[in-house]
Formats: sequence, C-alpha cells, structure tokens
Amino acid sequence: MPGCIAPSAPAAIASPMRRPPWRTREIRRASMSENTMPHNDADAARQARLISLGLYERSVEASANAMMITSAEAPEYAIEYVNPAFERITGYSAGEVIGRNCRFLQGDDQDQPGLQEIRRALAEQRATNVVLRNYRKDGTLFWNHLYVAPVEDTDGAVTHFVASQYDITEIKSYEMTLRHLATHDELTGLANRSLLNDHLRGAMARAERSGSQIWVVFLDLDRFKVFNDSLGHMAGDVFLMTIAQRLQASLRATDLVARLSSDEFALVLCEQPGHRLNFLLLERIANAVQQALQFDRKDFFLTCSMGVAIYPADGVDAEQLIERADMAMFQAKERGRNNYQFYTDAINQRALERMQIGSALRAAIEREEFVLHYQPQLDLDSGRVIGTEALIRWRHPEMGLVYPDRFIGIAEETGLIVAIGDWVLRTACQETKRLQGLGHPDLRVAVNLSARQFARSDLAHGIEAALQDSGLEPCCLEIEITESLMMHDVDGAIGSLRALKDLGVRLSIDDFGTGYSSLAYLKRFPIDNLKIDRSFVSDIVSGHEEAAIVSSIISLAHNLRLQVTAEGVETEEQLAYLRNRRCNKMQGYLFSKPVPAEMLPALLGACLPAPATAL
Ligand SMILES: Nc1nc2c(ncn2[C@@H]2O[C@@H]3COP(=O)(O)O[C@H]4[C@@H](O)[C@H](n5cnc6c(=O)[nH]c(N)nc65)O[C@@H]4COP(=O)(O)O[C@H]3[C@H]2O)c(=O)[nH]1
Repeated sequence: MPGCIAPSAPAAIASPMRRPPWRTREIRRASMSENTMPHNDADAARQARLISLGLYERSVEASANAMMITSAEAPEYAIEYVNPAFERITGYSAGEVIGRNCRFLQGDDQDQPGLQEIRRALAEQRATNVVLRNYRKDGTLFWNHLYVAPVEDTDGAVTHFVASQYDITEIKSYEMTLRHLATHDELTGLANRSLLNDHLRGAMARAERSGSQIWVVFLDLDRFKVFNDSLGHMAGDVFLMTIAQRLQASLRATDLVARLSSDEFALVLCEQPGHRLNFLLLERIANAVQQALQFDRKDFFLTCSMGVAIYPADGVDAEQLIERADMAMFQAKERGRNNYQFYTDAINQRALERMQIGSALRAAIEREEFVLHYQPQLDLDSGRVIGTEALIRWRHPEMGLVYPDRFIGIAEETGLIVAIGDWVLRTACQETKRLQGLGHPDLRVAVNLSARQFARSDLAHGIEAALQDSGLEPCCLEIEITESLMMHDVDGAIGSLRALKDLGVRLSIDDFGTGYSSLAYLKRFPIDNLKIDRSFVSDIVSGHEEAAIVSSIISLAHNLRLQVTAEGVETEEQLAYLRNRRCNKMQGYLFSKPVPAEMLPALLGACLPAPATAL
C-alpha cells in the first residue's frame, strides 16, 4: 500500500504482471458455485460466466482510476499488480513498481496522518480510506483519495490488498483556493481577521510553553481617507498593496500581518529565543510606512499610528489583545498621530468612558439634557458686545456639567452629531431672536459646525429651516467651520460654503493657524471672518513666533478683506496687542466666560475698557 510499513528485508521482485491475482469474496463464492452449488442457481452461474469471460480482469485494466494489488505479507506488502491508469497517473511503469513497497509514492513526505491509518488497517486486515499527498515520477504532487480493502482466498485467509486511487488534485486545489479566500484579504493577499485570530491563538499556546512574549500591534494609516478620496480608489489600492508588502518585508517569517479593514492592519510579533521584542521594531515598521509612495509618477507620503498590547501582560485571549491594541492605537491618534502607544489600564478606562458616553448620548437627546452657553464677542473699536458664540454643554444626571471636548468627538464618530448639531442650530437661533427682542436687535450668534454636518447635502436646507422657524435674519447667524475640515476637500468645501453664503449667513474659519491651510486657497473660500486659535493668542506677549503669526494672520485677513476675531483673550496685554494690530473682534475670559442664556442680558450692555496707549 502507499506508504505502508518500513521494509526490513529486501522485497522479492516479482516479474511484472498484468493479471490481477485476486479472488474477491464474490468471485470466490462464484467459483465455488461452479463446482459445488446446484446448476439451477442463476446468480452463481452468471458469476461463473463472468469469470470465464475474464470480465473482471478487463474491467480493472480499463478503469480510469488507478488500481494496485499488493501482497498481504508484512512488512513489505510488495506490489503485485498495477493497472494502466496507475501508470498514467503516477508516471511509473508496472515494471518499475512491481515488487516494491509503495511508500515511494510519498517520497520524503512521510509525516502524513493518512499513512498511519493505512498501517493500522493493514495490520488489522480491514478496509479503510484516506487522503494522501502522493508524488508522480517527475516529482509533481497529486492528491490521492485511496481506498484499500483486504482480499481473501477460498479459505478466508487474507492474501492480498487491493487499492483503488482517485486523483482528487483538482478538488483539493479548489478547496485550497476557497480556504485561501476565506482566510485572506483579496486586495493585499494578507491574512484576514479570521486567520489572524487562529494564528494568534496558536502563537499564544506556543508562547505559554516557552514563557515568551507576543506583541499585538494595531496599525492605522493616518489620513488615508483624504488620499483615497482626493486621488481616487485606484491610488488608494496601490498604496495599500505597497504598504502591505513593506509591512511583510519588515517582519520575520514567524510574524504575521493581517489587514482588518480599509486602512487598518494588525501585526503579531513573536519573541524568539535570545531576541527580546523592543520599540526599534516599531520604528522600523513606522519607517517602512513613511517611505515615498508612488502614483501617477508623483511621490506621496503617509504615516501611521500604532497601538501595542502585550501577551500575556495585557490579555490572554486573542480578541481581547486585538481590542486593547486598537484602544492604544486610538490613544496614539489622539496624541497627534504618527506615533505608537502601549496599552495601559488608563487607556482602558478612557475607552470604557467613551463607550458609556456614547450610549448615554443617545438618551441625552431624547431627555433634552443639552444646554447652550454663550460667550460674548466684542468689537475692538467700539468695545461693545456685537454677538456671541453658542457652546454646547451636557447636563448629565450623574456626571454633572460635561464640556464638549468630552463628547463632541464621540458624537461625531457615532453620527449622533447630526441630531445634536441640528438642536444647537435651532436653539441658538431661537434664543438669539428672543435676546434681540430684549433691546439688542443686531445681536449675532456664531454656531460651530462639525465635519459630519458639513458633509451633509441637506446642510443649507437645515440652516434655512432653523432661520425661518426662529425668524432670525440670516446676517445674524455666523457659521464656524474649522480650518482642517475645509482643507480635506477644498473643492467640495467651496461648493458647500457657496450654498450657505447664498442663504445670506456669515461664514467664519475657526481655529485658524492650527491646520495646514494653503494660503492660496483662502481667497477662493467665500468667507467673512478668520478666528485666530487660542493657542497663538495665549503666547502673543511672551512668544516672538506666536506674535509674528498673529500679526501675519491679521494683515493677511485684511488684505483679503476679511475680518479677524481673536479667541481666548485672557489678559489686558493680549487685548492691547490685538488692538494695536487692528484685530477686529475678541472673545475670551478677560471679558466673560461662556454663560447660560439667562445671564447674557446683563453682559450685553457692558463694554471693554477704552484702549490705553498703543504698544
Ligand atoms: N482657556 C480659555 N478658553 C477659552 C477662552 N475663551 C473661550 N474659551 C473656550 O474656547 C472654546 C472656544 O470654542 P471653539 O474653539 O469653537 O471650540 C469648541 C468647539 O470646537 C466645540 N464645540 C462647542 N460647542 C459645539 C457645538 O455646538 N457643536 C460643535 N460641533 N462643536 C462644539 O468644543 C470646543 C470647546 O468648547 P468649550 O469647551 O466650550 O471651549 C470654548 C470656550 O469656552 C479663554 O479666554 N481661555
């Protein structure tokens, strides 16, 4: 049989034979019937006739499947007969194989579970079937579904084994293709999440035995979406394939790289004896990602953020390790991207809080737990309040007053920001209209818009509805959009801004100076106002660089006929500096913190002190 029992003595080489030497149970019965059974037994007579015609023999010869008959004598089980199909499939002639044990069909590939089953079946003289990897004479692999059965003589003693072989290579390769598809990412050919989980579980079992560590790295490409959206999906695919190859090239063969979703990858790094895992490996990975990517004969550069969870310290099951590495990656993103973070309990705590906030936010909309505070904005020439900025707060039943930095990002991720933003817009318009009726007819209000709101096609329609329902004049509403939000898709932003401008509302760029505005774009945006970010204002008196930036923003804005608002003004010195540079408006704790709507009337009549001597 293929692969049976190691020979101890050389096999007796029988002469090549074509005649099958067996008698199966039926044949035996039939042949007996010729001599011993009554002539009126029609079945027995038919059997006997078939034998006399040599039909069995010729059928075996004609079979499309390989057939082989071996002696039942251990240990060699020498081949006594092979049919023409065997010769065709294996490439061996009958003369080359007769007398040999058939283990040559497996070559060096002897460690196959099927072979052990065959050995057992031969020893126990019973039938069995197994699948084996066999090799043709020219060395090529074929998958063999082998069926083996004992053949008895007239006395019931097993004298031979007969084996029929089915070449199932095609089915196997189809099966393997299906398995590959089910466990690999189609675009990059990397492992997918299911293979990652299996691999990680295996690696953990090995690491437990050897007492070594595993690092699970969650890697996310920074701003990949911007590239994908602006250059097109073809460029995105090229980048992903290149990065997949680079990641694989920067790791060892025992490590694994998987692609989890569009621009997310997971790496399983296993410690090898004498080589501790260390941060240099992470730097090598970051460096591989950072190399120039080519598309359309141009160079592009991407960075990545990574989170690391360590087995066994940070978790002992695969899903948990991946999840914790993901949390750490999120922290790396929050810390400004292009860096890596190791998982800590504090990160877990933050992630839990984010989850709690996320689910509580849903209920907050229905329970009307949000409230707007308003921070006055003042004209620096007259010193008078000309408007306010509406800033959302959440009156959480247990957490108390929650500030937007803790929940706006989560609302943005979950999509709840659309409903929240709509509420802010309507409430700000209504409350401002009410204040106008209290003797401040020109009072304006500025409202922040999030990325998701800005991306909605019905944005202008929503704003128009809020204005109509409240009765507020469009010129009294200022929409604030952050600089980075507009730079993601400049042409799209220009289109959306024009639609808003057509309504008659004022437009302002928030946090100006923190993004990466190309100043060339600025004049293409139909905007009215630039708000200088608080981080520059806070250092204008002490920091030369910040002062120079603020000065340049003001003159740039004036050249483009835009107004400028400085936010976060806290001191008289800052105010004096801004007045001196002819900044138009200010907002900050120096005059007032954001206050509830009820407290605004008392502030609206107040004034900034008159300018002192110029700086
Ligand atoms: N240290 C200091 N801080 C000052 C001073 N003057 C004003 N601030 C704070 O600076 C932030 C100004 O708002 P922002 O830049 O639009 O930044 C806002 C805005 O981006 C976002 N946000 C607030 N309300 C909304 C909203 O209704 N919708 C959206 N999408 N975002 C909002 O949350 C951010 C933070 O809001 P707040 O916590 O209210 O923080 C406010 C305000 O309280 C000052 O003199 N010193």
